[in-house]
Parts: sequence; structure tokens; C-alpha cells
Amino acid sequence: MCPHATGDSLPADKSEMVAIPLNGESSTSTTNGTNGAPAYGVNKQGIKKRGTWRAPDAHLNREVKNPYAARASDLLSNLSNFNIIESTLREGEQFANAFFDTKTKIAIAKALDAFGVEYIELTSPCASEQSRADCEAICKLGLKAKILTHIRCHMDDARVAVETGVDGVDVVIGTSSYLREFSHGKDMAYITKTAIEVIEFVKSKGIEVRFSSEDSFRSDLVDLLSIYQTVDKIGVNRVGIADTVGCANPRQVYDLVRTLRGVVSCDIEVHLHNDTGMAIANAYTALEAGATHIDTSVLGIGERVGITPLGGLVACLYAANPEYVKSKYNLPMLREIENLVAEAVEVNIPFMNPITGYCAFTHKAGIHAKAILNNPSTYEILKPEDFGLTRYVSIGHRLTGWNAVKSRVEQLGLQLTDAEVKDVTAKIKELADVRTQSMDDVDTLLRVYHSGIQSGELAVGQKEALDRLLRRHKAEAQGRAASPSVERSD
Ligand SMILES: N[C@@H](CCCC[NH3+])C(=O)O
Ligand SMILES: [Zn+2]
Repeated sequence: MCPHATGDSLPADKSEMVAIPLNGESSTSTTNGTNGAPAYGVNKQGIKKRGTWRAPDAHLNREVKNPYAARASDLLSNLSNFNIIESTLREGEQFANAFFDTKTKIAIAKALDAFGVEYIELTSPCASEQSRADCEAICKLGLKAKILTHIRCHMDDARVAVETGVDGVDVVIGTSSYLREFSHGKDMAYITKTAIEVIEFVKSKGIEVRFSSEDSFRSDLVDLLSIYQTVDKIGVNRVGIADTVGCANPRQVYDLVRTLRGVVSCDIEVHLHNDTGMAIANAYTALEAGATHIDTSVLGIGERVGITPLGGLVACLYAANPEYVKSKYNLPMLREIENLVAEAVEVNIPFMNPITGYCAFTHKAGIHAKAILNNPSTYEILKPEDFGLTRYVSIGHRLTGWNAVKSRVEQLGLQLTDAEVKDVTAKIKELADVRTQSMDDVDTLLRVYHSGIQSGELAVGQKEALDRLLRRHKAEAQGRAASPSVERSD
């Protein structure tokens, strides 16, 4: 029997886990609710004890260290085999503040291509004459990414799209009763007939074609599966699911994608709006359920609050499989792309943005700082260096700890004992109770403290002596600022 099954010996990272009994259960009847196997370890007396957590499939005598490790259903998962359809130049153009001139569109397309997205989706050439010209210009750039354009499910649009030089055409039409009744006014029979016509026409031109419903999560499931099955049979390359109003939750996304995966053999794309903040989670779960393509935009810009953001999705998928994501994309380019788009649409990068938010790699609390300095993985799931960024430990505040201060002392090349570092840390906290200290303030304090110790004017615990040294330093600095001529040698 593997040691974990006895509950006596656990991997170190599980040793602090507490087995939580379900209501009214006896220890021996504890099950995981699916196969009758004990979900939690029991000792000989049948009493659950601290540290007796067991993986649900431990009864199979397998060495299972990670409760989230792959299960049979994970064979569907495309977390390590997906494509990004980057739609900043289509969905993103629908952001209220977006206006992209040709030069900006080309700069964004080139940056996305250098980052490594598999597809770039462009506004319909039927939207305006400039949109058509820009689409043609981007097709001529010779990028590695495939270029798609996005059209209504209509032959007039399809005829224009196939002449632009794109690698594929993304066709969309509303299927929910809301959109059928209040938007285009067509029934499912008409939609199906037109979809077949458009798909066969685009295919006849030798380019990719995707058929997507719109407002999929408020569409009738039978209608959806039936039209997807029809277009799959005539050889569509991808079918698309769109959470157009951002109403779906991860379980609904999993269920719909999983069901569709069993019905069609073509690729499955998902397009997820972020109205309730679910867009990244929904994209993740769509991949788990077997989706193959995810729509993104830089910073998530799009209609209303937009769609799955490229950076957030990359962060989430990096956490799932860092090596795969690193091998696929030029991660250090992410910051440049986000800055480019932020500037173009005149917004700031949100402070809580994954990866590039201004404090994404800043550690503050003393306990965190100490652990981070010993091993960054303690409080970081993303490695800043993989994104060309740097970790920062903030120390000029009342939550600071002496370990973080010691690290700064060493960076500055100062020699202080641990007792002295603790002493100067107390002073930082005292000052930070009045106002947060800048890095400059902290460095000055450390230098003054250090020279006081060196000269013998200061010893641990001599608060008044330290205050005197600080006052003297301040006066000298002010004197230098008031009479700069004393610095001159002539
Ligand atoms: N922006 C539209 C189009 C979706 C097409 C899927 N890529 C929507 O959210 O429904
Ligand atoms: Zn959309």
C-alpha cells in the first residue's frame, strides 16, 4: 500500500491540511460522493486526524500527490494545446474609446504577431471603406499569424471578405430568441440555409471558415447543436460559441463546450464577454472541456467591458503549464503590447492587471517579504523574469519586517548585525506610522544608522542618539541645498 493511503505519512505540502468531516458522517462512511471510496484517511480507531487527507482515488493504490492531478475527463482538456484568436483589431475596435488609424492597426498587428498569437481577427471589410483597405494592408504584411476577418452571415459580406486576402472568414449570426426577434428577425431555418450557403462559398475559395452563433448561452440548446452539427457535416473548420452578454458561468461553459465536443468533430472557438468578471475563468474552463480556440483582446477591450484579456488569459494558462506557454509566446512582449494599446485607446493599465499591473510583483508584508527572499515561489505563481519584469520588495511601511530590511542593507553594501537591523527596522516602522517612507527615505535612514554605528556615536536601542544623527543629517543636507557654492573648489 502506498504510504499516503495509510494517512501516516504525507508529502510535506499536505502535512498541514485538515480533514473536514461532512455533516453527520461516521468516519468509516466518509466517501467522495462518486465511487464510494473513502475521501479522507482514517486511523485505526476510525478517527479522522489532522494531516490525514487522501486523494479521492487513493483507493486505487496509486501514488497521487496532487488532488488536482489529471483525471480521465482531463483527456479532453486543451490547456496545453490551444490557439489564441486575437481580436483587438475587431472586438477591440468596438471599445467605446477605440479609434485605430491604419498606422496604429499595423503596429498592433505586428506586435501581436511578434508575441506569437496564432490568429489576428480584423473588423469586417464591409464596415467601411477604410476597414476594407486596412484589412488588405494587414494581409499584405506577410505575418506568421493567420489573418481572419469577421462578417455577418450574409453572402454580400462573404463576397467582399474573400477578396481581401485573408486566411479565413469568421461568420456570425444571432441565434437567441432575443436576437432573432429584436435584431435580425430571421428564424432558425433561414439561418441554417444561409449559413450553409456562406460556408460553402468561403470554402470554395480555399480559405478557412468559422461559423459562430451569437448569444449562445441564451439560445435553445437543440437549435444550437442542430446547426453546429449541420455546418460540421459540410466541412466548416471551426464552430464558435459566444457569451455575447457575459452571462455565463464556468459550469455552464464547461457543460456547453463538453456537449458540443461530443457532437462535432471540427475545432471549437469560444468568445466570452466579461460583464460579470468571468471571462478568464470561462476561457480556462472552455479549454478544459475541449475548446481549441480562445478569442482575446489586449487589456480585454471590446463592447461594454470587453472580452477575455490576452494578458490575463496568458497568466492563467502559464500557471497551468509554464513551459508550454513560454515555448509558445514571447512573454516579455506583453508589456509593450499592452502599453501600445493602452496608449492608442487612452486608458491606463489597471493596477490589478495580471502580470503588468504596477504592483503585480511587489511584496509588502514582512512575512511575505521574508519568505520571498528565501524562495520567490512561496508567494509568486508567475515568475517576473519570464515576462521580462522584476520583483520588488517594498520596505518603507509599517508592515515591514527585519528580513526584508536586512536584504536592502546587504544590497547597499552596509554591514550591520541582526540586532542592529532589527533596531533600525523599529525606526522605519515608527516613521512609517506617520507617513509611508520612500525607498530614498529608507536608504538614507539605513546609511545614517550605519555610519552612526561605525563611528561609535550609536548603539542598539539608543533612540535619542539616532534621532540626533537624523536631525544632524537633515540639517547638513539642507545646508548643502541652501549654499551650493561650498561644493565648489575655486
Ligand atoms: N462580438 C460578437 C461576436 C462573436 C463572434 C465570436 N467570435 C459577440 O460577442 O457575440
Ligand atoms: Zn463580442
